[in-house]
Amino acid sequence: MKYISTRGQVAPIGFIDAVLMGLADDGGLLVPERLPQLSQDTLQQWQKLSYTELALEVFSLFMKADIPREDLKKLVDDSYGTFREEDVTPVRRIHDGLYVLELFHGPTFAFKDVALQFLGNLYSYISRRNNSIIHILGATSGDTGASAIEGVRGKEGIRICILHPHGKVSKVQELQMTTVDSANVLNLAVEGTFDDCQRIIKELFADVEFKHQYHLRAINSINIARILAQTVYYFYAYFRLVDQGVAGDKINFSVPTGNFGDIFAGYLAQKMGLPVNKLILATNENNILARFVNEGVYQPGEFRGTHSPSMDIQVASNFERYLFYLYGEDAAKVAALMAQFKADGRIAIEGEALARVQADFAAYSVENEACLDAIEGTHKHQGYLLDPHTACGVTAAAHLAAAGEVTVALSTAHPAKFDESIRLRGIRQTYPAQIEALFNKPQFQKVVGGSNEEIKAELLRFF
Ligand SMILES: N[C@@H](CCOP(=O)(O)O)C(=O)O
Repeated sequence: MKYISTRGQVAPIGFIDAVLMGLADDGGLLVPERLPQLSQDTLQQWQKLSYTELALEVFSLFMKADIPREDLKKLVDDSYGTFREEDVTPVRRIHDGLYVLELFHGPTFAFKDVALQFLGNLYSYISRRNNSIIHILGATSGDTGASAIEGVRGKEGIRICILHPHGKVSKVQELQMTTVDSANVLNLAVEGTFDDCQRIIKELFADVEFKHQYHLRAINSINIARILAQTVYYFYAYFRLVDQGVAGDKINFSVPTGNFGDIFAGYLAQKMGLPVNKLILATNENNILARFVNEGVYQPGEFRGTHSPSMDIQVASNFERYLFYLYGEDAAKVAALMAQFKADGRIAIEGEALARVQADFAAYSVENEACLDAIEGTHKHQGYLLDPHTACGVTAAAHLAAAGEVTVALSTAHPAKFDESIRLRGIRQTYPAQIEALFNKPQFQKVVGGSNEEIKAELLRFF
């Protein structure tokens, strides 16, 4: 399998090179040259696999040319061996028609661990195999940072620098990142929003000379490995509902969405042959993506701090990957649209293209109070505590799933990570011991203004 850029100016490359390239050198994003098409027989064979067996099969489709199967198996086993549940991502019934896919049983209690445990181990593997230096640069609105750091802390040959928006992540998210006392970890708290952090790292990655000279690598979902790893749990959830005899012909997925990576993984799974009915895109009040799906206009609005800070994002990285498929893999069209976005700050589509978007996704944006209502209501009536991001997905599903449809809402984080919001509705929860322990540890972070030059200088000191 080769990987190509959404902007068409990178010669096809193998999987390991794609992982190392991160952001494509032409400024686009890497995608598989062609998507595997799964037969009914394959889906039937996969039905009985454990999570790790399934991950190995899915990963093999995309990586087998670059990683021998026994090495890939070890990477997969090591990565998911750190999860607290044998099922890795169990599915729980909330009520008839609504299930949650719990993606938070990894080391940092967020769905990011599913891909980042793997990517951390993969970077280690590449570093050993190629004897290469890995300098990771990432941006986070809260969950990716902790998960990426956990994936590589203390690993030889690897250093990681994470930018987060100062004061705009939850307390637990901040502690998870900044209490890591490891010489290979640097936390920079940027005076700005997540969008500022993401813009800075993308501009640094786009400086190809700087990127190559300092071996900069990506852990955000601009890295195609992240997306591929996240396709697995869509298949796994579907198979579990088939086991329970509730899947019918097709199921819906409702996905809390910020950077568009998680829902894009579901979109790829569907394109590969997973029987998906609706892909429900749930945003919080930072609703650029919901406005795009419903009105055809992609234009950042005013930043809102919400109860679901990981989704406090205006410019969504993976949107470009979707445009690539929306326009029939026409890289010139994508490059023109992204140039237009850079120049005008907006993309507007209509007619047939908008109809295709609306066939691919249903979208709903959830107000702050509605998010808390969902947490309170689900806790009271079903005895299940949702985190605020998952609550957005559950709320969107309540609005967009039709009677009789079965929906899996992706549960992206453990509620303990967002206790300050949950307490607003008088709900008291007990923290898992790993989270409780964070409150007694010293923090290591540097607050920075956020100019590219300042960040560059920090990186040069650190790397
Ligand atoms: N919601 C994310 C933002 C970064 O997204 P990514 O999927 O591209 O890593 C976070 O929690 O950091």
